[in-house]
Amino acid sequence: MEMTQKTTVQDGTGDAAAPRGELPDAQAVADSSRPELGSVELELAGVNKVYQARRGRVEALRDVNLSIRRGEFVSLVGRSGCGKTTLLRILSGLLPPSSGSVTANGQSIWRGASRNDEALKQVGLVFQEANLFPWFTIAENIGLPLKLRGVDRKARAERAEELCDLVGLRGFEGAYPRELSGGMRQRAAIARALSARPSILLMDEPFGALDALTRDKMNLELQSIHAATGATVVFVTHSISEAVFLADRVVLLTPRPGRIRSVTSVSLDRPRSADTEASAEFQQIVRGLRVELDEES
Ligand SMILES: Nc1ncnc2c1ncn2[C@@H]1O[C@H](COP(=O)(O)OP(=O)(O)OP(=O)(O)O)[C@@H](O)[C@H]1O
Repeated sequence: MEMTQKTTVQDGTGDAAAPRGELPDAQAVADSSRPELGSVELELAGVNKVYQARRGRVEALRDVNLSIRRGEFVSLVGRSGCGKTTLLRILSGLLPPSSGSVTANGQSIWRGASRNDEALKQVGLVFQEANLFPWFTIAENIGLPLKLRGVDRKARAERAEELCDLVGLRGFEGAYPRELSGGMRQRAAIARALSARPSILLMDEPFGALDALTRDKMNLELQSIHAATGATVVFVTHSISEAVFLADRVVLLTPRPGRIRSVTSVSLDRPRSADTEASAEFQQIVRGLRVELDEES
């Protein structure tokens, strides 16, 4: 059985995805635990980023090209400072690229240095810190994006309840962030990111501040959330094993300037479990990526 399909990128234009049919309905996705991938949802073409810092010009990204399909889970890994966060910030409308195009469902996220808020309605964000408002309850925090869109209180409360169920926070709707553990706060942050039903979820080291056991649990839960929502996920992490465990493809960036060095398809069966991590196939993929990372240092 072929476990991985690797594209090593010589010229920065690699993309290992192949069409795998249309996105099924949400129930079918939840039942299969293995979303079928749809048409291209996110596309980066010739993306460059240069920071004009006080100490001079910093070339963070060079000629990044990547197509991500609807429902796909893509992990982004690479050495510290290789540009992972920069890439995620460009995708999330927080930072304009210096050149190149970024589209979500065919709509440009950036028009020059101007952000296209319409295109970004499809995008939810989760960072390493949960950044919940301490004076709002968990349900109010989760409903905040809906409040900003003018959704009424009752509908917000219903959606918050639904999402608390999804992320394992049932019964904590009325709690305040200080009453929750770090893992629970991160679940609330994921629920908040999902509240307006974005089709794309961008996650920057969401479990980086959690202890190892909680992190493993959150990875299992994120896998279920991904299956249940059918969302397209881009997930930045320092952990190769976390990246492989979650992903359909792992994108490895070179050290600065960040270019795509390789794209590794991970076709391990889903749902994945602790047994998956113990398997020879899993360990072989992780080892291969570690070797590549070492070659980069
Ligand atoms: N605002 C900025 N001004 C100047 N340089 C920056 C700025 N932000 C990031 N950089 C530089 O760009 C490069 C990429 O940074 P980035 O934070 O994207 O890397 P990263 O891969 O996410 O790093 P880490 O894994 O340590 O979080 C780094 O060399 C960093 O110093």
